Amino acid sequence: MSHEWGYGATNGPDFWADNFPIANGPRQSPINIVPKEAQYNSSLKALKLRYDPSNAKGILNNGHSFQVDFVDDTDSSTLTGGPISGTYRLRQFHFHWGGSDDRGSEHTVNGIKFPCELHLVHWNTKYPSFGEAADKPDGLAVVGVFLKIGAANPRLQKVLDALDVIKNKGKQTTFANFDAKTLLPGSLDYWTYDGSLTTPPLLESVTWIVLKEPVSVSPAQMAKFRNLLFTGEGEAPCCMVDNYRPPQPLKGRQVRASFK
Ligand SMILES: O[B-]1(O)OCc2ccc(NC(=S)NCc3ccccc3)cc21
Ligand SMILES: [Zn+2]
Repeated sequence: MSHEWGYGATNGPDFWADNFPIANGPRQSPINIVPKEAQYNSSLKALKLRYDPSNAKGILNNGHSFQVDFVDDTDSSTLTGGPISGTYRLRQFHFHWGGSDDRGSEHTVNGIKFPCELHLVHWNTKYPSFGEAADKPDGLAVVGVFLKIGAANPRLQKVLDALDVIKNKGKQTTFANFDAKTLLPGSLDYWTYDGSLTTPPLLESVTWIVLKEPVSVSPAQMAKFRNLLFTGEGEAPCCMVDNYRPPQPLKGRQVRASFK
């Protein structure tokens, strides 16, 4: 690939294997989830998410999405239980979305795309850091939450209101005192499977935990996501939309369900 990976016609998901051959690996993400083919597993524990709002640090346009970063030098914002063993620390959350309300999520359910998908990224504290954990088979655990068009979601507002000052790639600003738990739906029922990062370097290090219940987002709120730019200041502006990888082959993997 002659240029940095992205989601465009010349550097999008179909080209990623050129520089990241793991793109065709055995445990790539996202996937299409077929609830009827997911195996209910009664030994799957309930998810336990304990987030300290004071760990929120900043919000950054990284040129592929925007992310809210957290201080992760103590066990104050953690994921435990669920399909994982041990303690995983919250590192960041980010979103993927479409250019219109008919697409945007990475995971799909019975082939259905949602307009947006939230990823809460955690790393296994058996490793010394995120960077060390990121390429280990049990290194990361990502909670995926679907956003569905409906009433405006007041829990998103603080995040959306920050987007105006990080419109361009590379822009960041402080983002303090935010409780990521407020972004979660009422039910923590989930599907889980072994997968990967959905962006290069596509490392096969993610235990995916995709929540069954979506949260709402209004069309006007979706328009705010679409005001962001992939491009830096001074470059020809390109709207940050359709920053999602399509579902990848299951290659024999089992999807488990925490609920009947
Ligand atoms: O697939 B995802 O979009 O959702 C889950 C998820 C987690 C992390 C990323 N990427 C990151 S943190 N890259 C930087 C990096 C990657 C690897 C080593 C150091 C640094 C993307 C995604
Ligand atoms: Zn993601």
